[in-house]
Amino acid sequence: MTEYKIALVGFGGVNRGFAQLVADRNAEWKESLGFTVKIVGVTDLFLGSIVAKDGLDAKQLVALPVEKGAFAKLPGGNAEAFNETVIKHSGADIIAEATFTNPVDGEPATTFCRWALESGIHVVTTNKGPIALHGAELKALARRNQVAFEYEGAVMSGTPVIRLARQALAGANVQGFEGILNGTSNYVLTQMKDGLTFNDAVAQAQQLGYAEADPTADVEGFDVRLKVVILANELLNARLNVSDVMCSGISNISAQDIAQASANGASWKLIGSADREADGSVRASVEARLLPNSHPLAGIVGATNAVSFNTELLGAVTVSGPGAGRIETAFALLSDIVAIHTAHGK
Ligand SMILES: NC(=O)c1ccc[n+]([C@@H]2O[C@H](COP(=O)([O-])OP(=O)(O)OC[C@H]3O[C@@H](n4cnc5c(N)ncnc54)[C@H](O)[C@@H]3O)[C@@H](O)[C@H]2O)c1
Ligand SMILES: N[C@@H](CCO)C(=O)O
Repeated sequence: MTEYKIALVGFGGVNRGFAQLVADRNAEWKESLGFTVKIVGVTDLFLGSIVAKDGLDAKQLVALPVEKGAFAKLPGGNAEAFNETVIKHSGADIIAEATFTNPVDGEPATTFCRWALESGIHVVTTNKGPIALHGAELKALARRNQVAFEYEGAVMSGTPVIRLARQALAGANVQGFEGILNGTSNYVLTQMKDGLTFNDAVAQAQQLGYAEADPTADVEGFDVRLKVVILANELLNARLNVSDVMCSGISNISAQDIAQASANGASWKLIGSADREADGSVRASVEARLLPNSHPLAGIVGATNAVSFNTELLGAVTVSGPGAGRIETAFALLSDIVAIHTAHGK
């Protein structure tokens, strides 16, 4: 029986959700997936860090209060976040990286991924920054070190999109896609339709664990722009940089705009899209669009996301499911570990 030793980098909503899954489901995974998971280290800028090569009690980790330096309360814990030590020296086979997404330079998460990959440690991450901004470099680093770099949760949380399109649609010739790729902004638009103010809807999305550390990234389209770059580079073999993608958000859509759209049988949605042009180049954008209610994406509400792939052989293939959420995104980390087990497991 394989036991994966995992170190968690960042212990906010997603990695705490993952610890919750470990606490609740390790025994089930032994039967259904053929492996178990042992958490050997955790590090978080706010909470501190802890390493235990024999394994930490996942239930105890989940119950840790969200207080500055809280890891110092546990035997062997420290109020300081020794990120490099936890990544390189906790004995982990896999690093689960879930610190905040930095849409400008992908740091410090990209450095965390580099440290792990260079040390021959697999990386699973839900962080969009390293992939959108440094994906080619990190994938090459992983190949050179014969380890995996998996990031299913970076687009549409736990809903399988990247691996599904890469593997199950291989040969169908994806020519483009359009989608609702941000849970927070879709939640906000939905709540505003039901009468909530923009600010109250954003606050709710934060409370529910959907929003980025800085929710400006959600409502101004920056988060979707990263996801569009990831999908376009992954599935259309594009070499897009973030600056290649025209980007606007939903903050200028008023309650009146939403009510008027509703009265006209239409809905505002934040749409990320990319298309292959006749000359082979890829053009991508992020913008709020007014969709008639007959459009397949118009009925996608709340934090649900959906993406429609335009394929040469099948026409449109649409996937919808959770686009954000702590446990939903923690599931993406599990799906990455399953992929590692399939490719590298004994
Ligand atoms: N929450 C979701 O629904 C969701 C969905 C998909 C992807 N993501 C991505 O997953 C990642 C984690 O999301 P989350 O909701 O858990 O965020 P979060 O803000 O709840 O947690 C991030 C944690 O990282 C820690 N951190 C920040 N800088 C650090 C550093 N330098 N070193 C160590 N720790 C550091 C913070 O203290 C915080 O506890 C983000 O990149 C986010 O974009 C989140
Ligand atoms: N803040 C993001 C998390 C998922 O990437 C969203 O709301 O979609």
